[in-house]
Amino acid sequence: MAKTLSELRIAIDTVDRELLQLLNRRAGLANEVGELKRGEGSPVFRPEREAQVINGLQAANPGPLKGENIAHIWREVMSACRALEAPQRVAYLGPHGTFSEQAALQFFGSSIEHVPCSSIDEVFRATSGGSAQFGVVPVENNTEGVVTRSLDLFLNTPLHIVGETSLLVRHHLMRTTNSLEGIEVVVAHPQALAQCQAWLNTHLPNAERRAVSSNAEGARLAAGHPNWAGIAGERAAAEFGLHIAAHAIQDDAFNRTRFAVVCLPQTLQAPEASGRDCVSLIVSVPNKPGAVHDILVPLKQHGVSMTRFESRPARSGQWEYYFYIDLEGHPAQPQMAAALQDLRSLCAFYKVLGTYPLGE
Ligand SMILES: C=C(O[C@@H]1C=C(C(=O)O)C=C[C@H]1O)C(=O)O
Repeated sequence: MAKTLSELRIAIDTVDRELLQLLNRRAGLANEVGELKRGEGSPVFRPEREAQVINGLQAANPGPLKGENIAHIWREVMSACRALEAPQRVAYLGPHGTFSEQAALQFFGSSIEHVPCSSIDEVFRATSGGSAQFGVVPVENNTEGVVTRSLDLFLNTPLHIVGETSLLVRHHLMRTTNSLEGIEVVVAHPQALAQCQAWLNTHLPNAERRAVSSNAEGARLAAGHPNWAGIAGERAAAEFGLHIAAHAIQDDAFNRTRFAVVCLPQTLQAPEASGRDCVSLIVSVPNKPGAVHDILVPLKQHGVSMTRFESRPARSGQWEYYFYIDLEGHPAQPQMAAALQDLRSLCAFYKVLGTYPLGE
């Protein structure tokens, strides 16, 4: 006979008590790991290990929970366990409510110390100066392209990339009321204004578009001006007590932004291989015919796939460029090591930005 509601709830309570015991047993083990690490002075956060834990559990998952549920649940479990070893301070483009904050929480889980910063430059400064152990910066949006400021800062920073994560970015128009009447100014980060330009052209063609340092800052300003509207994520509306006057106004329904997680090499060395890894490089080539073609040859020869190729002006006044290249694999693999060695010999400038597990 089918169980009654109260019988099912009693069964759930029993399982929850078992989970509680098991989770605390896990936390106790993480605490012991923390003591070992303190003894040998090794880093608390090990992204490759966390990636392996999640990949392993997803592969072993019999359901009915979905793989993405498993990732979310264990991200939080590991975040809480990691915080018992030592809480990690994470810098991102603030204030509270930004997509950068959401990306930081998605990557590290919620058991972190928040270091909200007023600009991308400030995130790099806070992380390289030590007031944060890690920084989270946007690098690329699938509709607007690269976040040029982040790429330019990567060039001279002592920080390296140790992880990545990407977010589905839904922009909402928010203000003190829920109507579109009487909006004179739309305030948001230039990337958000660009990602919503078709919607704005159609629905608010006469409103002035004003760029500010973050979408959350735009939402904060909109809360103080009844004729202004901000464009930001749901968290910002809740944070500043605003109504959503129009939902998901981004021009591309699958608008995604990719974020890089950075730190000083002394905080965390390049993560070991997780099985699904990426190497990010910045290179420049001598200004001669065929030089860009030449750097692709070792990749083909050693069977390494390139997942990204961007260029940025070198600002030398010579029409020279830096190339930002992502390769799939890990330098511990012989074919990757050989490809990198050959590539390096062809470059006028060569910097490994980071080796890290591929993100969500
Ligand atoms: C427990 C460890 O420390 C941290 C916490 C982890 C976890 O909770 O599984 C995994 C990796 C580390 O970021 C470990 O290194 O194994």
